[in-house]
Amino acid sequence: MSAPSREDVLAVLKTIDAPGGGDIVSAGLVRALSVDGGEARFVMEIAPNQATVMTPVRDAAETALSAMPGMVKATVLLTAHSDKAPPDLKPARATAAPTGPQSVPGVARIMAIASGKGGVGKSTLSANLAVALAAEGRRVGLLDADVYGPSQPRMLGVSGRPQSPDGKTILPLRNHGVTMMSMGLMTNEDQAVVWRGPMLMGALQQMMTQVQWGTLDVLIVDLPPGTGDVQMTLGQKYAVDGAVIVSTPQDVALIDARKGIDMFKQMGVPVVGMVENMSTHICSNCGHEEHIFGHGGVAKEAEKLGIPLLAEIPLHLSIRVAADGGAPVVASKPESPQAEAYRVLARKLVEMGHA
Ligand SMILES: Nc1ncnc2c1ncn2[C@@H]1O[C@H](COP(=O)(O)OP(=O)(O)OP(=O)(O)O)[C@@H](O)[C@H]1O
Repeated sequence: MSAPSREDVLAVLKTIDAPGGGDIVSAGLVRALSVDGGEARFVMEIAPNQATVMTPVRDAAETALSAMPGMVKATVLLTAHSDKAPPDLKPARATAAPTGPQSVPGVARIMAIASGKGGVGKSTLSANLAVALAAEGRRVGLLDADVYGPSQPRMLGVSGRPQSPDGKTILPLRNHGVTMMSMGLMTNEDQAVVWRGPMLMGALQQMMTQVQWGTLDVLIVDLPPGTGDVQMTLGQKYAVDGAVIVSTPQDVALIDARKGIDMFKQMGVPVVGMVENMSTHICSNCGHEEHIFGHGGVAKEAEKLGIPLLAEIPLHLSIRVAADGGAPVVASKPESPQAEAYRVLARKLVEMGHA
């Protein structure tokens, strides 16, 4: 069964009534719609006092999308906050306005994992890299800063709400040797949450400074795709030691990757290197290799830009299955060639002094 297209999804959303009249699409309530491989998600921006009236609309949209043939997962985020949103901590007030990018106490290095385009495998890479670095004996933190598609809890197999025993700091979660916190864990799937620009910035700052990261050799930040508020806040407010750009070999992903590289350069964040993901498809039955998205595109681009190509990660079923199952391939099949591809990257970053 083929996955629904963007047009199919929009057609279904047009059958959902908006409280003010018309349907939710024509009322302009559907924002940041992403439809990819049987997964659809979008954000509905509403005023905070509309949460009660909008929650059933959100539920109706999710139910209608979930009922579509070929739909695996439909997620709709509301942009109005709930009084019960846990744990609602006040951002710590600095006594003096910080000048220039800050470091995070106890954290030796901050490394951003970025991509120009969504769905290129950035979160899968972040999870596997984190586990691989832990296997190298590094103390690793992983911050999932992708609010519109938080995936690290699923990939690292953690669930439950992070606790805040003192109401000031947040206890992170831990699995596969990695200390992890996700902005997605601050929201409740059935509660509405505001994700406006300023709030995104506040949430990122909370994650950086109020989570008890402990002593870390490196904090990996899995960024949302593109060049938005979260990227800008991270680069401007925090001393980011380096950014790794993930791309697939296709032209379109590469064009977007270039934009990301330019953004980091403008913010003075060194781009440590590029990773080509889904480089070669290796058939899980016969081992036959095929270049589904072309091959060598990222290597060529990296050379042109004078940036190292750090790794070429194959497209392999076991990587996806492991990520979906809550134990990244580096943890579940550490001896496989797929895991080795990530481990080589981890060793390289340690050697380069970035992790
Ligand atoms: N090398 C790979 N081989 C096979 N499947 C992969 C590989 N890398 C990623 N995937 C799969 O591709 C899908 C998208 O990956 P992922 O969620 O990591 O991308 P992303 O760039 O973080 O996306 P987004 O920015 O939209 O969150 C997932 O289902 C993941 O399991």
